[in-house]
Amino acid sequence: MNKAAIDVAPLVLDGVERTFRSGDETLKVLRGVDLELRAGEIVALVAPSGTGKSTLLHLAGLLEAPDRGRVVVGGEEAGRLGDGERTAIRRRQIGFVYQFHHLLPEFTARENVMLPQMIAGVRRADARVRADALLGSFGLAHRLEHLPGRLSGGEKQRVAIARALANRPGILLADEPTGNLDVHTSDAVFDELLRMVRGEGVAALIATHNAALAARMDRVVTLCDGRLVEMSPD
Ligand SMILES: Nc1ncnc2c1ncn2[C@@H]1O[C@H](COP(=O)(O)OP(=O)(O)OP(=O)(O)O)[C@@H](O)[C@H]1O
Repeated sequence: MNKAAIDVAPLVLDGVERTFRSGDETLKVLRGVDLELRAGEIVALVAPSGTGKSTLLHLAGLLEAPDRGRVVVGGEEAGRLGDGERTAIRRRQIGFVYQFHHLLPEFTARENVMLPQMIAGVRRADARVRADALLGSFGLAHRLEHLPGRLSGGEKQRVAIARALANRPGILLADEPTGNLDVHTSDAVFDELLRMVRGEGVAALIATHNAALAARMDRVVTLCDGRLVEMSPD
């Protein structure tokens, strides 16, 4: 992959391999994944269950290290960094959204969005302004003080997306972000996710089983025999 691309793209995976071993069995899940996620682009990852989508997102999010190959975030090659630097990059540059919201139940919606900012060193007052603005953009201005237990499924997932965007990451990684919602709510939350991601200029890699949702993203990739393959629009 050419050096200029690696320097400017928010996320580059270059020849990434990942094998799992349990007992005598080895399972080579990723066999040389190449991906360049360009600034502001939204890429759908659509592949059958068990082909390695979550594994790929974990590697891209610096939660795990590949056995081989390079993961480059914002021009920094993760494998060359110490644990502290890697954690700092993850906090500053990467937002995560999962199928389940994983909000902290004892904190309000606003506090859930403030927390990652404060961990990253943002002043409390500034974190609050950002949280209120983001939650307001998701139509949740009247839910700021609610605990997650008092929010609907769609509202909880909106808060989780707001939290992922709170630190203005360069990259959003999402694993079936609306997979736990009914069809109608899923469509509405997905609309808002795309609107917000485009508005904030974040590059996003979004795993989904939903072909209709995938078709609304800038491009679609799939995993085939452990490699990433571009799917042509039809
Ligand atoms: N920590 C692990 N140890 C052993 N095997 C693992 C581990 N993590 C994942 N696997 C295996 O690797 C393969 C890919 O798993 P992964 O969760 O990445 O798939 P996926 O495409 O995200 O699936 P789904 O769509 O069902 O969530 C699966 O066969 C899984 O059992």
